[in-house]
Amino acid sequence: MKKVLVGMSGGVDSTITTLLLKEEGYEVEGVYMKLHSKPGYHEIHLARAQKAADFVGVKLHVLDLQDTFKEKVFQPFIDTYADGKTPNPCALCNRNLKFGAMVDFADEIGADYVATGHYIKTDGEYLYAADDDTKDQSYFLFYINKDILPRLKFPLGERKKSDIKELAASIKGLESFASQAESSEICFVETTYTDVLKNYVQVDQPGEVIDKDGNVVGEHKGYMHYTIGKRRGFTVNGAHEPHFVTKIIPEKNQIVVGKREELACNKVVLNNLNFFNDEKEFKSTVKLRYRTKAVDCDVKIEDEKAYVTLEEGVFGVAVGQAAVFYEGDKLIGGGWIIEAN
Ligand SMILES: Nc1ncnc2c1ncn2[C@@H]1O[C@H](COP(=O)(O)OP(=O)(O)OP(=O)(O)O)[C@@H](O)[C@H]1O
Repeated sequence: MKKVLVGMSGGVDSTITTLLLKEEGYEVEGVYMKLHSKPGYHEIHLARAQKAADFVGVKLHVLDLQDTFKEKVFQPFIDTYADGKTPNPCALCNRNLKFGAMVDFADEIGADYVATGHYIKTDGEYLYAADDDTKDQSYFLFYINKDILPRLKFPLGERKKSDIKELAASIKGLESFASQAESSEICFVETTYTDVLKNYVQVDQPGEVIDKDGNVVGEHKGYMHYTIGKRRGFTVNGAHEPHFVTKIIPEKNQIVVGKREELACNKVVLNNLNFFNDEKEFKSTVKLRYRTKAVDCDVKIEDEKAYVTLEEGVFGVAVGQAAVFYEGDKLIGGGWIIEAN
């Protein structure tokens, strides 16, 4: 019998994932990973994961990965904002923890497969966007190691979140999983990202708002409060039209603002590439942030960087974010934005 290790977070998705795999006839074990160090969090979520494991009848392992998480995900999150850029902690967590450390643990216990409740599909060679496009998480998995694709299982990729909740609600003993609040977008951010940053760096430090020619036009609350495309929380003297953040200059604690048309980005450069194929020059579509539609582009890969020309201007493109390429619903790879013009 083939063995599957399921990442069990105590949420409805991974609980139903575990149940489905067990029903399919696999030998199933679960693992709860302690990732971030938010006080009180693990007591609640581990108890839920244990309840789910007991209900389905699987063994639950607990892995304490807080140090790895801090080094590979949390510290880069702080450093990226301090650097005036916009981080993507989930993509780093997926590579290093959920599809890194968890796969290592699967090897230790002799599991053939690794499964999670992510909304995404795979054929063992590529990843594909989920059928439920309101829940699709493929954008956040672009950076996982290609070698492990044949060992991944995502039982929810062809299902709808609403069906998963309904299923849980209909099973006596799992009803409470259906009514749990949905987890926030970034698991360790409860309110706003600046509330997290404030414990580590000085976020509130008023500075100058400048226009593209360097003229001081207003005041802001501290550059880390802003991401590219933001249009509130700073002053622009005498402005009649909305102004948007177009650039962040951390070393001078300045933000540059401009009108909407100044925000349009037509070219991006990426590094730290992760592609599932070997093409070096191609046409594709690209998502430059989560929950946006993929736009047509031309891509050229040279010296381990990708040079991307967008066929239409895209607004709100931030250095530090991920650019993820798709052919239809097939994810072909991606990289990290180091320049956006
Ligand atoms: N702390 C954890 N330990 C083990 N696996 C985890 C953990 N956090 C997330 N996972 C796995 O990654 C999947 C996607 O995580 P995400 O944080 O997006 O969860 P979610 O959509 O809230 O899902 P769930 O309802 O299962 O919590 C989960 O379904 C689970 O399989």
